[in-house]
Amino acid sequence: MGDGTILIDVDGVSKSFGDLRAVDQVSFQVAEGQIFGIAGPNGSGKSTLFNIVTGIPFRPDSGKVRFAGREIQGLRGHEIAQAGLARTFQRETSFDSLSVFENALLGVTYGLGQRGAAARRDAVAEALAFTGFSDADFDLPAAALSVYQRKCLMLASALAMQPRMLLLDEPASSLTRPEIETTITLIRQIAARGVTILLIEHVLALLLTLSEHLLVLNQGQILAEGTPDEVVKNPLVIEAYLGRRKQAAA
Ligand SMILES: Nc1ncnc2c1ncn2[C@@H]1O[C@H](COP(=O)(O)OP(=O)(O)OP(=O)(O)O)[C@@H](O)[C@H]1O
Repeated sequence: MGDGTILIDVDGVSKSFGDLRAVDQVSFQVAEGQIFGIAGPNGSGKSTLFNIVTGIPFRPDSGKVRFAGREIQGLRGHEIAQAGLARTFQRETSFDSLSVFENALLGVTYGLGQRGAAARRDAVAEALAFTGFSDADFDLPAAALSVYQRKCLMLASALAMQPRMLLLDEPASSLTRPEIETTITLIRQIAARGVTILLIEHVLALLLTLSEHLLVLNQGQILAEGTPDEVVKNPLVIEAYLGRRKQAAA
């Protein structure tokens, strides 16, 4: 945990698709070094919130995002990455015909800007090793990877950008229980390096285990916020999650 300095200040951001307000006036702040979780039922706006914070693939319609004191909501995706904010995606994104190393190198080219070729390659090798790839894996085509390894590759690509803040979109989806345990350990190790983490996850066990602070979205708006203990006891949260499940079971 850092010293409480605010690293990102999301201030009243909104994004609509036609008549649908996918993210509606959402505000929150994340302190440097914190692991901050975002929960919410399907379609509540979690990924859209990530998209507008990172500028990938779109910006907010309104609202401000200040990162390390600088307004970034008008910047393009690569400029935001170069400011120190990297992300992973819900679906595994890799180019099947490229090798593991080449895939991660592409991300670094996007996120490390003018850094020299040798520094980029070093950053990629270090990030791949950190996420569990051996040197022998570097030349494998991404097509040969398992779902878990693809997630590790996406994580390595983001880490190789040497971000100050990492946004993880459902890092545990489609993983087995042992793989989820390894992912939890990895995320803790990343945080221990001083990287601030913003985490979206459906696997509540992971979210509750890792998050120091939790925000719950529902229909694009903040439903609840607090420590994981406080949030899981909140009747509005129980209704939003379990109410739907009860309806589905009926
Ligand atoms: N590019 C888009 N065009 C149109 N509608 C979109 C687009 N992206 C998201 N939406 C809609 O915005 C709402 C919020 O979606 P979003 O993917 O942000 O939710 P989520 O909380 O991440 O959901 P999930 O947990 O299922 O991933 C949904 O109703 C979704 O259908």
